[in-house]
Amino acid sequence: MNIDIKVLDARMAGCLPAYATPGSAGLDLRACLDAPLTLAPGACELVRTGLAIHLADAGFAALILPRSGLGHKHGIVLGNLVGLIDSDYQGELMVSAWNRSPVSFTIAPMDRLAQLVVVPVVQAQFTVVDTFAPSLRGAGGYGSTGKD
Ligand SMILES: O=c1ccn([C@H]2C[C@H](O)[C@@H](COP(=O)(O)OP(=O)(O)OP(=O)(O)O)O2)c(=O)[nH]1
Ligand SMILES: [Mg+2]
Repeated sequence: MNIDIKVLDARMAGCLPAYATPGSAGLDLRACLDAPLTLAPGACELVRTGLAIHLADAGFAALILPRSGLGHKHGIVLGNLVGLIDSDYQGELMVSAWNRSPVSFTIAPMDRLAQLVVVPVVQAQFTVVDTFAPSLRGAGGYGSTGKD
């Protein structure tokens, strides 16, 4: 699919999001910073990406996810855990960078900080009912199918 993208910071023009391999699901988002940003343990900062996208079609959304290496090795994940980009959002893509580790971490300008995944979405409509059609599970949850 084609997505309209705006370059809000000229430095991003040469490094637009791109799939790293033919099988990649995620597009890396870079930290559009003027200077290195040090996140103290537990700190969370909203980081610009210098980019805006307009998905335009309500049948799609984009998710901002952590990069696995940064998250696992350095504890740099997302303050909102997952960022959800609505199809009608036209503002700058922002990354909530959270240092969940006990050690400070410095993000350098243009570092790849998070990744964007475009996903299909179904917008549901609701029908109010008094009873549901029977299902095998019914209201059973939270381990109701057993431990193994
Ligand atoms: O990590 C994120 C999460 C969201 N957004 C943008 C796109 C999204 O469409 C908009 C609103 O996000 P969301 O609906 O999750 O936040 P909200 O707190 O419900 O705000 P709103 O009242 O604007 O919907 O903010 C980002 O840039 N980065
Ligand atoms: Mg919202």
